[in-house]
Amino acid sequence: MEEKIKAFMDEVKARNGHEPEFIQAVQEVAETVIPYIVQHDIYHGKNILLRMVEPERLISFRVAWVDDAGEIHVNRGYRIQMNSAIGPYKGGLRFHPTVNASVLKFLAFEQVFKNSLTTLPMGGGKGGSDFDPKGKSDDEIMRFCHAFMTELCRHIGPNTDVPAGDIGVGAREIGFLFGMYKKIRNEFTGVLTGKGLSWGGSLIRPEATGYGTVYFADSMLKTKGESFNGKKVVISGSGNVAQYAAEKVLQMGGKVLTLSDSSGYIYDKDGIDSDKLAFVMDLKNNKRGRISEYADKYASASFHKGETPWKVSCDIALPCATQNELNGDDAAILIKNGCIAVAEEANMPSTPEAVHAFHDAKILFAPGKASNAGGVATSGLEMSQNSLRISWTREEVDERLKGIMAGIHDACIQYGQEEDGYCNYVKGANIAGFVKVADAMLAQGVI
Ligand SMILES: NC(=O)C1=CN([C@@H]2O[C@H](COP(=O)(O)OP(=O)(O)OC[C@H]3O[C@@H](n4cnc5c(N)ncnc54)[C@H](O)[C@@H]3O)[C@@H](O)[C@H]2O)C=CC1
Ligand SMILES: O=C(O)CCC(=O)C(=O)O
Repeated sequence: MEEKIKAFMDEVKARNGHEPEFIQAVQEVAETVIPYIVQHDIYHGKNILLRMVEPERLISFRVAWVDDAGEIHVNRGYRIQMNSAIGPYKGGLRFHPTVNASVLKFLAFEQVFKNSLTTLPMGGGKGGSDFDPKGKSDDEIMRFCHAFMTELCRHIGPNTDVPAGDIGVGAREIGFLFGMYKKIRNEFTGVLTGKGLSWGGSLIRPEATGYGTVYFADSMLKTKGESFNGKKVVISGSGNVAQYAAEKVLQMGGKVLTLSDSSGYIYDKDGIDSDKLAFVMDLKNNKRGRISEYADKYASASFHKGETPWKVSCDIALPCATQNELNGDDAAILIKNGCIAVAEEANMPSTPEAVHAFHDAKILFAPGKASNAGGVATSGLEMSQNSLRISWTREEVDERLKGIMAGIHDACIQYGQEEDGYCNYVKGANIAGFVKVADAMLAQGVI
């Protein structure tokens, strides 16, 4: 088996050797899916996985825009259309200086499996730009989004490719992107998700990724007779996903101890309650300030410059910031401090060493493609509402989200339960996600 996996990875590396994040994401899938392929005749001789690692289309384009001082800037825009076997390409846009083809290809690849797990008809894609929104005025953000969409609009559409937000792309950016799409194409359609409520957005979409992961983690905890009630929870990040994860943890009776951003983390020994969380939401979403300002405001908190929060003793860890933010050493500290569950809210936040450490210690570990699928699932529900030209209530969307997360948890157990009863959620998510896409590809022939 190891030789088969190595031969496959050698081929992937030969073509994508300069893309470390993409190789990392593919390696994890290969290790769990190739043994499954070997056991199932229908996939033999079809090179399904090799076809799945090659994007159907990789679009790269120039984005030229003018800042407030009249200076002209050039950024690179991308859209990776990874796989459309089960539906239109679907996945977020990331605006961050670290964006490149490797990062977006890993995200698009993960998205294919994640979207399949939701059971909704969505293929996988991802896009974005190396544009840095930090420190830009609202007008500069608007001009950049408009410039970005003047090219992207040729490649997307409600039945072709439906982007949404990710790091650096929230409600404000989706508004500017949607406005330019509508103007150029002269059509009002559900071409983006995460829209404002008065122009086609869905209730619960802003909350969905954060809430969904906490629902998933709760299902994992229940398998051990545990719950969030009274548990100490460490969260990284302080953006959209982190904020609503914290909100749901509080609703479930947990105590949130930390939040972070790229400058460091804050630790509040008394816990971040709902009033303090409202302060963070205003700080990050409106004032666009730094998380260190939390420690200036609350005496119970300390700020730890340039550090990540994993050394803070906790029962549950929710990495909500970015890829590879939790390494093998961090995992060892979490395990030593008695952490019983890690649920990824970010995409691929744990390094392979960290994932192995969690598995070796047999603690509950949820990979992002399963546990953070609530965001894109609710985007799928937004697409359905747009097509039907109706709006479901908050309760209706939340119930559907809960049902989808429970279904993903069941699918992980179905494919990931090992002989000793331990559930390897990575294996479960990869195989369950693969089967649906692979079967559709088989049915559609070699294209
Ligand atoms: N927004 C969504 O619906 C979904 C987001 N995700 C993932 O969740 C993660 C967070 O995304 P959002 O909250 O939407 O973005 P956001 O832009 O609202 O927040 C990103 C957060 O990560 C922090 N961050 C970024 N780079 C960092 C670094 N190098 N070190 C420490 N902190 C860093 C930022 O300070 C910020 O707090 C990403 O990995 C994203 O791919 C996953 C599924 C859906
Ligand atoms: O809602 C969407 O389409 C984007 C979600 C996303 O980018 C993700 O799941 O990582």
